[in-house]
Amino acid sequence: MHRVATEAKKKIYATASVLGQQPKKGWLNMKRLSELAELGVANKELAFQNEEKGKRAAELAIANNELAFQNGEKGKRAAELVIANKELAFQNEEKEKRAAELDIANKELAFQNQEKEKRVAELVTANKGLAVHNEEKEKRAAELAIANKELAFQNEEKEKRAAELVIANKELAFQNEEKEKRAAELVIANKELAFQNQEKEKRAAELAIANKELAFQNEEKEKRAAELVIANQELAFQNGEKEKRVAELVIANQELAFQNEEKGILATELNNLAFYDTLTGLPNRRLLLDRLHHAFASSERSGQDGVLMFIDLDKFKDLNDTLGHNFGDLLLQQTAQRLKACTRDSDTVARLGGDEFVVMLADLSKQPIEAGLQAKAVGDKILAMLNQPYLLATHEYHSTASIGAALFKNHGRSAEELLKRADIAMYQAKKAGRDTLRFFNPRMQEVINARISLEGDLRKALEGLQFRLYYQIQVDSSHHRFGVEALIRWIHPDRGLVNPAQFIPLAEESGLILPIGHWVLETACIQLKLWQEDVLMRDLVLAVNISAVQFHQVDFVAQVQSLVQHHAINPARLKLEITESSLLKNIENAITTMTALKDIGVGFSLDDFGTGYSSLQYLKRLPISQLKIDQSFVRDIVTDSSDKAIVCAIIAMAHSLNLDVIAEGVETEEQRQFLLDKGCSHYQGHLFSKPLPITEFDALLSQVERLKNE
Ligand SMILES: Nc1nc2c(ncn2[C@@H]2O[C@@H]3COP(=O)(O)O[C@H]4[C@@H](O)[C@H](n5cnc6c(=O)[nH]c(N)nc65)O[C@@H]4COP(=O)(O)O[C@H]3[C@H]2O)c(=O)[nH]1
Repeated sequence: MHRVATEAKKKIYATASVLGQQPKKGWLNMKRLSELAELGVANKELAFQNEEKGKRAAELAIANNELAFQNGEKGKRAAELVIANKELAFQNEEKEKRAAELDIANKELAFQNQEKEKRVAELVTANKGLAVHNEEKEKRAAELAIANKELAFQNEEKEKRAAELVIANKELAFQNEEKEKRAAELVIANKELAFQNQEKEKRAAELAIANKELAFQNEEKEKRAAELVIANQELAFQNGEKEKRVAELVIANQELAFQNEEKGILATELNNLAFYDTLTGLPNRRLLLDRLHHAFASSERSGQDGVLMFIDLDKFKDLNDTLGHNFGDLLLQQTAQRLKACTRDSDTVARLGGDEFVVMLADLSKQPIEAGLQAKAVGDKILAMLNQPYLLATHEYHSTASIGAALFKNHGRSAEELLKRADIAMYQAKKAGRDTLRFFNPRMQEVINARISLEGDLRKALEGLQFRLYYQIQVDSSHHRFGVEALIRWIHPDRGLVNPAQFIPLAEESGLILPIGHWVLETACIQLKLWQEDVLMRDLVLAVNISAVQFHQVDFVAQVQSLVQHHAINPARLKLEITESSLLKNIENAITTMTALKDIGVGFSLDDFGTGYSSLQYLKRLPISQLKIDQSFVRDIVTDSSDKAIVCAIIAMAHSLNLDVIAEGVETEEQRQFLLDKGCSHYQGHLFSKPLPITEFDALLSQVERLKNE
């Protein structure tokens, strides 16, 4: 019991200490004590248990937290898995759908394959049939190909032959023409010879009669001399008186001989009186008419024109009336001398009488306008010469003249008629104010006036910077531009744009083509230099037209060489266009010039090809690289069979000589196609572009380049 009490006491104290209190009175009530002790112990145990529980609870809380965290993670993962599952489920669904679709597609394919196989089988059967058929066709095609080749070969041969025939025909035609010309010339020459022979025969007959007469007279004289000698001898023998008589007779004979000589001189004088003017010594009207007949015959033979100029001194009557006839005669004599000084020995200066003179010039040009200009040049010279002051004895005198001119051709071949025409024209010159020349043909007068005025303007054009170069593109069969032709234009201040056809011939006749041609070459070189520095343009070849007179200058090669060097251009980009006719003027000289220029790299094109003789003989000797088909053949190429034949012949000729061939004046697609079909693949013409001033030309090329690059 005690121990229990103690134990209880201990518990109380322990409890009190646990409670932090002093054991209170009464606590020691034993029962109470033991209960308390038990309670204390129980409390302690509880407390201990509670502590344990607290620890455990804390541990559990930590474990819970961990679990909660792990649960959270699991939850997240579960959520992710749910999403992944959903995705998988969706993908599976899609795959199934796709599988179903594939299944359907497969079925369809299988069906189609089945169909195809059926079709293949059918085709195989059909092919077998076709193969047999094709084999037949191939055999036939091979046979046809051989036949075609043969036909093509035959056609080619035929074309070659046709081309050769065209050339041969041309040559034959030329030869025939020449023969006909020669025959005509021979006929005329024969006629003249016959006429001359007839004249000679007449003259011979006359001479024979005259000789016979002289012989007869001589015979008579000789007879008479013989008789005289006998008589003399007889007389001498008879007496000295007779010797005197002989002497007298000798003198008489001498006198007869002298009289005969006098007669000869008289005959010459009579002849002079018949054909020459006594005052001036010039041929008179009779001799002039005779010479005119001869000149007509010769003009008909050669085709060259001639002119008759009727010259009348202005106010000659006034001189005669005021100073008298002697002064008039002096003026006429000096006029005659001046006219002779203005003309050549082969020309005729005649005096018809009074103050009327005539100058006849033969061997003028075959071209009427050119002949007119030549006549005008001599006429002007005469007017200027007769306009100089005269010294008549001690008087200085001033005179002028009026001239009327009539050209030989188309006047009807009558000398009197031609004289009349020249006379009429002379009155027109008087009416026009004297000291001038007028042509009988008013049209000729107009043409010559216009030419003279144009020539005057042309002289000023170079200084006035009135010339321009226009440029025309040249293309190949794929429309690719490879070259350009430079073409001159004259921008006249009043006439506007003048085309070269209107002024180049005049420039050639007047010699102005030399400075103009040099300007063209130099401008072309400057342009080439500019293009050389431009990537788009540097491959262009520039063709320049060269006139015959320009080409045949002795220093032409040096001129071109100096321009090429001075402007530092690539000579291979410069091409000179020369016409056949200008080369034929002096073929040997042409070959030398062209070879020298080719050696420095300059190229050549033969312009207007087909319009000349187109002879293979000279063609193969020329160092040219290109033939240019003249536009006159291209114009009607689609419809005109002879143009077609000529063009084909030119193309064949170019190919056989290994030359490029270009057609100019191509205006339609049909013309281009025809040329292409015949083997000509280079063209120039309005179908592609007209000749343009440089700014427009550059713009055109840039536009083409832009379009190409788009
Ligand atoms: N109807 C037609 N004509 C076309 C066509 N395509 C080009 N043309 C023209 O044909 C002529 C070709 O020049 P060409 O035969 O050398 O003939 C040239 C040439 O001989 C000469 N010429 C031109 N420029 C010069 C030059 O600078 N110097 C020399 N010496 N002669 C020149 O004058 C001639 C005429 O020149 P252009 O009047 O410019 O006439 C040029 C040109 O404008 C087309 O499709 N249809």
